[in-house]
Amino acid sequence: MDLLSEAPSCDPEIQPELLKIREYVSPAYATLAVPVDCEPRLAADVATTSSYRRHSQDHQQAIQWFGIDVGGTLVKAVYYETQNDKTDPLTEGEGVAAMKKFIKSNLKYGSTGIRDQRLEMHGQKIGGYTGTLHFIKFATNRMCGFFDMATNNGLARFPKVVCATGGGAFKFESAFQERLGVKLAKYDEMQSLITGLHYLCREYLDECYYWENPNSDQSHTVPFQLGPDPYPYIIVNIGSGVSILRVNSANDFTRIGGTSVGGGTFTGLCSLLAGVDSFEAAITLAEKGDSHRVDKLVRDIYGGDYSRFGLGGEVVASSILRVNSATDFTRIGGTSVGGGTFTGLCSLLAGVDSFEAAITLAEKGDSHRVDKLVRDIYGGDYSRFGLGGEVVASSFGHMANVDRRKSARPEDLAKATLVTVTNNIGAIARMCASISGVERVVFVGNYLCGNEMSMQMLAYAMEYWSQGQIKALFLRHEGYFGALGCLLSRLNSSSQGPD
Ligand SMILES: Nc1ncnc2c1ncn2[C@@H]1O[C@H](COP(=O)(O)OP(=O)(O)OP(=O)(O)O)[C@@H](O)[C@H]1O
Ligand SMILES: CC(C)(CO)[C@@H](O)C(=O)NCCC(=O)O
Repeated sequence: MDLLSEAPSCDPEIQPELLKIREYVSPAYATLAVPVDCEPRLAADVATTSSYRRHSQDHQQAIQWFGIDVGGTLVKAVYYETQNDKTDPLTEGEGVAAMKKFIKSNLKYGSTGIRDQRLEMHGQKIGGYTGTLHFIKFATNRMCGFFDMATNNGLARFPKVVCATGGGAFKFESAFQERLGVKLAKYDEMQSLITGLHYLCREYLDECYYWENPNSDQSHTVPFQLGPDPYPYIIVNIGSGVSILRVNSANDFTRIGGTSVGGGTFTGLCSLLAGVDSFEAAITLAEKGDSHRVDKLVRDIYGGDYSRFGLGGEVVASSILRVNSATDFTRIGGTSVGGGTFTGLCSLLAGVDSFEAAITLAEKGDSHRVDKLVRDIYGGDYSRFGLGGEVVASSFGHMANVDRRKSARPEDLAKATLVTVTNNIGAIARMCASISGVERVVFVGNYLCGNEMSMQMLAYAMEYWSQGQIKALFLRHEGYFGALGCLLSRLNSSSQGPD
């Protein structure tokens, strides 16, 4: 039976169906990460010492065999199959047996679930146990199917507490409780990511690698040992959206940036533009494609390279300059997702044929029908890193879903395209500003012409992400500075001839 695909999507407002579960207590496994709801600062309901203790106990009781990361697109589950089953009274009972049998007798679960057998790790010693780590994933929009499957297979009788991370640990918390009688011991997703990464890099010799001769016929991977002291380093976590972390030590890290143009954007846009219905289909199709037929390259604009800034064959859409004086400036960054991307995508998606028409259409649209917000993943804010529920987590992230796709109107697509492009520029501008230690960011270019939506978004984003430190500035002559500048140079120069 196609259990995980029975329900197309699952919101936490599910029929309460509290199941009787076996009383169950297990030693703490999760000493590796700090449970988020044990931090009084982070959760309103752990304000008192007694409730803090209650939550700590929940974590003590958390099942040692499961870690689940309920992301915006995919649920990732790690199952630790211990070898000590016979001597450990905690692992006995029909719930455990049913769970083990179900997991191990399948490589596929429903239409989206798989067990990644190639990643299995044997002989892992964790918390006094030895066992095998199994890796499983399925689509987050099959959560309803998962609850049904757990119920139908007797898994709901076990366990009492499960370790969980990702936005879905918050969003689906009450559904876990009501459907399965399972309490979630919640852990911060970034801390869990770092903890898991360090464990795997230590335990699995081939975990970390790099590409030698990328983009050539001789390309191949080479193992790389991160070593015991890799700090500081940066993690770019490309999920539905993208988070960028600076890791100073195992427990000291900051989220230095992120962008809503991520994996969800890729699948969402491909679904809309090329009619595919999965990430794999999108990748397979992309492998056969030639993006030069779609993207505008530097050479399409320059007829060759823009050598002064080392720009070869990429698309130029926007540049970010650090201006030290009228004649001293460096190009510190840029992105190919710019004004041209907005018009190009709107033409493809919404059938408009000009920038103005795209803006007019976008003004009437509602991008929330298209983009996946933080609250769509978390059910609210992700407060630890100041990500409010209204922040876009994954541009076009809803568009991988067929029903959402059908209900998105052209104006919504236009608005979402505008938000995507603007968010991406804002995220990169902010990072460039903080890297180079400047507080004033001047936005220019005709993408902003008559485009108050983008200007306001940029202004808000700069202020929001920098806690008021970075100021977004705009100019009335939006796109005319270059033309005026070269004229002035000519008029002011002694020689009147062009270079
Ligand atoms: N089988 C798959 N089904 C759907 N998406 C996939 C699949 N395999 C890879 N992807 C890609 O991976 C992305 C999800 O990655 P990941 O599981 O790391 O993120 P997430 O945890 O769901 O999202 P977030 O961290 O933003 O909440 C998808 O948006 C898609 O681009
Ligand atoms: C919201 C999360 C953290 C959920 O994992 C992720 O999707 C993300 O980092 N999105 C990008 C948000 C931004 O920085 O614009």
